[in-house]
Amino acid sequence: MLTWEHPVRLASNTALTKKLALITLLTIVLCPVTTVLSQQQQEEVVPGSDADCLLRFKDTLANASVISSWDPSTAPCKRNVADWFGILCITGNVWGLQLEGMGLTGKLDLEPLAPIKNLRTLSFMNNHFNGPMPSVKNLGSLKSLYLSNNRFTGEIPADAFDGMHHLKKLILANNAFRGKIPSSLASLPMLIEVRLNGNQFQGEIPDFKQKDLKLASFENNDLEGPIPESLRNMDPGSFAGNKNLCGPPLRSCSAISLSSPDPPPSPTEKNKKEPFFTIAIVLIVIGITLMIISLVVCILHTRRGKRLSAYPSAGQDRTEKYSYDQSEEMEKTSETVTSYTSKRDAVPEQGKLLFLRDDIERFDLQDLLRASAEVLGSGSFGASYKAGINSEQTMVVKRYKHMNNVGRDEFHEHMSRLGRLNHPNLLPIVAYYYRKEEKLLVAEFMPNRSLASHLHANRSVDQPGLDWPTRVKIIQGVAKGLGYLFKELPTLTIPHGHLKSSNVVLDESFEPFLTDYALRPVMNSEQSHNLMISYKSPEYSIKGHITKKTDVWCLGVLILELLTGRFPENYLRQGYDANMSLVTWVSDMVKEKKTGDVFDKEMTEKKKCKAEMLGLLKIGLSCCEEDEERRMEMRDAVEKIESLREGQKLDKDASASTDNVFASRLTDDDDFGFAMNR
Ligand SMILES: Nc1ncnc2c1ncn2[C@@H]1O[C@H](COP(=O)(O)OP(=O)(O)OP(=O)(O)O)[C@@H](O)[C@H]1O
Repeated sequence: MLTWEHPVRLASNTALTKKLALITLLTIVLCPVTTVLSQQQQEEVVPGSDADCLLRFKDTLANASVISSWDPSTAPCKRNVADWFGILCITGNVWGLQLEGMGLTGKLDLEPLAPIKNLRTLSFMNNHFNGPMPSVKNLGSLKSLYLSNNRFTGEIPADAFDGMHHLKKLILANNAFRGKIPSSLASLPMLIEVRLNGNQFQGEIPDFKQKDLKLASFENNDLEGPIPESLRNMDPGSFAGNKNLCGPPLRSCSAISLSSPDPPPSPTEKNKKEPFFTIAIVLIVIGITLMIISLVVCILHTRRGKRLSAYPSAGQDRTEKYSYDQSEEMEKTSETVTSYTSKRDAVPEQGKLLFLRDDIERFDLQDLLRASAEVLGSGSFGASYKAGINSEQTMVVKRYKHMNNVGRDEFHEHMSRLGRLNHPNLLPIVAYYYRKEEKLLVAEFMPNRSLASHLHANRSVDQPGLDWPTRVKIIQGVAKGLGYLFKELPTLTIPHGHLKSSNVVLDESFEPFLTDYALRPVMNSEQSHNLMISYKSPEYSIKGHITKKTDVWCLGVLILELLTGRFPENYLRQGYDANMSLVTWVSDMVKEKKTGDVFDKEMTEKKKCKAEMLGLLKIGLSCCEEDEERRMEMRDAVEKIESLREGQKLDKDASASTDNVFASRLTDDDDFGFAMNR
């Protein structure tokens, strides 16, 4: 038997040697043919087209082979769907590139992309690019640029961002840039977020003039001098790790010059000054300690009396969570908890529970460990536990496997991004815990558990199934939550990514909340391919890609599940099997004019709602078009689902509807007869 330990025997195996020789020969013979072919194909690309620009950009990459799907014989975008990996498309045009965490190396040259006129966003985060900051001045329509977590070095010219009138977000964090912060940045008219943390920028921070600048991170650089007045309202954490920065919100500049080591004192002067400094420092330390102790005592006292409001109910505004509260900042110094809200996103210490919300009473890891716990279930990504912290706080802690590939900073950054989301139908992540090998996400426990439990499991024989009005309310909430995710996270390839009925949880009044959303960027890609529901879609099984329309597919399946009460068997297997698909069963039933048999027998209060039920069934099937081109857009689906409220109006004209949006698996509208057999 051949083993790796016996290379000599391997070489002497004549049959194998012949095979290897044959392969080598075939490679030598075929290579020129494929090269000629690809040259011919390349010649078909229209010079100056988006495809041409992208291919020229690809040629500049040191390890271009990692983007093998950029095939000159196909177009990068088919309408809104990208055929090339990492390309973001809108109305058939390229509007962004998202090549993150792909091990790309060498220098980054963005010049070839300059002619792409709709280019709005570029993300090359988490690669190994090195060399200087690429020139971006010619990308005038760019709105966001993400270059964080690479190995860029050197100074950035002062005028590097001149003329970038549309740039809103610039993320250069965690590279090795040095020299002055380019002054052109400070006058970009639209800038709302700039992250320069984790570099070696020197000198003073320029005076950022933008009124709308919401987030600026300068921590962990070599910056010095006074913080410009325009940035004084920022969180102190944004300036941490720069020894010589001073002025509000940090200590005053006079304090710095007091403790400044130069000019070096003469030995006699030094002897005179030493006792004075020692006493002064001791007094300052005692003063600060007393202040901290009294503030902490004060905070704990007020908090104990304060009744917890876990999080606002549907519709209630949650924006106050971002207001900066000094007492919270003091609490941060306690060993037990750390805040990590949008205004406080210096990378926190490891091993603590990090809170993303300020409107929740704090607890720590020990509280979670001590709490009475119940296993809620063990999903594909790990187990979830219900933990009763006290009589008013019941949390769900999900312990995630398969999240070990992203770096610490990247994980924190993504969590803070999720912490900024705020919608009545998204279950907020309250806190999280990061260790390299372990991630915990904490959310509030929802008393009515999941939609899946109501449709498939949780019911005793005499308990009625969910009635129709409740099902409508649930799907409308789900649609609104998805619409919000699509709006807020446009750069994610797939904003939810794991939509299924166990990831829709219900509060006391059956208001739905989406969970496990937008986690794809921090999941290990290998496991997400195997476990996330989006990867069980036809486009992934057939073409090997997922897009925003994949979330639409998942919404469609969820709608059919809600209407039929049937569990989508396909979820239990890898990939997509049309024969096992709930979608195929429903569309076959409709075509056979047995539509009435499709609806869940356990559904109550459905008699007067024929039109709404049919309307939703149509939307569901339109979301489940195998062909993404014909599949409904998310915004259309959301709009149509919201309009289900006008149920009785729809009732009249449902069967007469010939709306094009429903170009679906149904051959014609007559197939859609509603023959209620019961
Ligand atoms: N905040 C919550 N409130 C109430 N029940 C919850 C909450 N979060 C999760 N659950 C329920 O706990 C169970 C286990 O959830 P978990 O997220 O671990 O697995 P899953 O959703 O079944 O699968 P996956 O890991 O693929 O997401 C599910 O039935 C889920 O609906």
